[in-house]
Amino acid sequence: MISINSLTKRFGQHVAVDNLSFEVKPGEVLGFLGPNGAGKSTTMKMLTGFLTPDGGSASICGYDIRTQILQAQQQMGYLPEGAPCYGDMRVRGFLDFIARVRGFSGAEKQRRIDQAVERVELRGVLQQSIDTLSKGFKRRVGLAQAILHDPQVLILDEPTDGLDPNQKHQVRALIQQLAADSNKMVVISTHILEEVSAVCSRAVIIGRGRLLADGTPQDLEARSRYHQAVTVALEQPVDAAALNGLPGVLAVESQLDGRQLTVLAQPGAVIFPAVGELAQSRGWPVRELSVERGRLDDVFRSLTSGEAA
Ligand SMILES: Nc1ncnc2c1ncn2[C@@H]1O[C@H](COP(=O)(O)OP(=O)(O)OP(=O)(O)O)[C@@H](O)[C@H]1O
Repeated sequence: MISINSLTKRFGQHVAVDNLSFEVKPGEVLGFLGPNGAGKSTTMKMLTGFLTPDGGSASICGYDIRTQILQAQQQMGYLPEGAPCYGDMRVRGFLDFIARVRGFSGAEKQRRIDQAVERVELRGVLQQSIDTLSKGFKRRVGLAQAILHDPQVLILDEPTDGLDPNQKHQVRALIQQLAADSNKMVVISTHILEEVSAVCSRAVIIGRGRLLADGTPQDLEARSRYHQAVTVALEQPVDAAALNGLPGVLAVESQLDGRQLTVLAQPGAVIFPAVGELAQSRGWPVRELSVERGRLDDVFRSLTSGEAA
């Protein structure tokens, strides 16, 4: 388990991480969200031992990050922001170096490297120096070194940044597979909310270093004003004023020059049947009626507006 208790980091007068507490359990993929400057990278650097906290505590699989950081690091793979250092090394040499630092040698070392190379598809660039790789390939090298020792915990800072759509898909599948197969814990920071719905079992949103929300993507979507909203796609615009009079309707938004209506529900109200009946009784040319679970981007915006550092 990852346990974070009142973790705090200051840079001079600026509080980058402010009394932050949350947990990650085996098998969970946690999406770590927040606007630019919210404190995501700083938190990840403290968890991985690259920055010392000014207050609070955290433990990784029972190892305290202040007093047992070496043991904690053995349980962790970390993909920092940006590209791997050692840019003048070739990919093969870099992975060999990391494998040796991780304590592997001989056939076991080779097996670990081959496996990581296979999983993130690096075979074609093994002889290339890291500096000459595209952004996406640099990211893959970073991922390969993070998973090389098959750690129990993966801390990934924007893992799909710079990857093409196929690679994004592949890395997301890899993350899900890791968590599901072997009960690992994965923390990913991301700005891509669709990634959270696609791979995360839980999401934590922070702003100015403070916890703003912690729940499943579904919990968070349910906090959106679009939760239980009904979208009516029409062949042509209609006089929709009657929608406003239906019980439980909060508001009606019109898009596509009136050919699409989004009918928002009051909290707790289920309006789909009433909207459907009204459309039928008025003979509206309906192409499609659908109910929304809610929109993460809407929740993110309402929680974090004005929170940018
Ligand atoms: N070494 C440092 N010295 C001074 N201030 C820093 C340092 N590192 C980070 N900060 C500040 O701490 C705050 C949190 O930064 P951090 O990089 O953790 O945010 P983030 O949530 O990862 O942002 P982004 O989404 O842009 O990557 C920011 O205001 C940043 O300017």
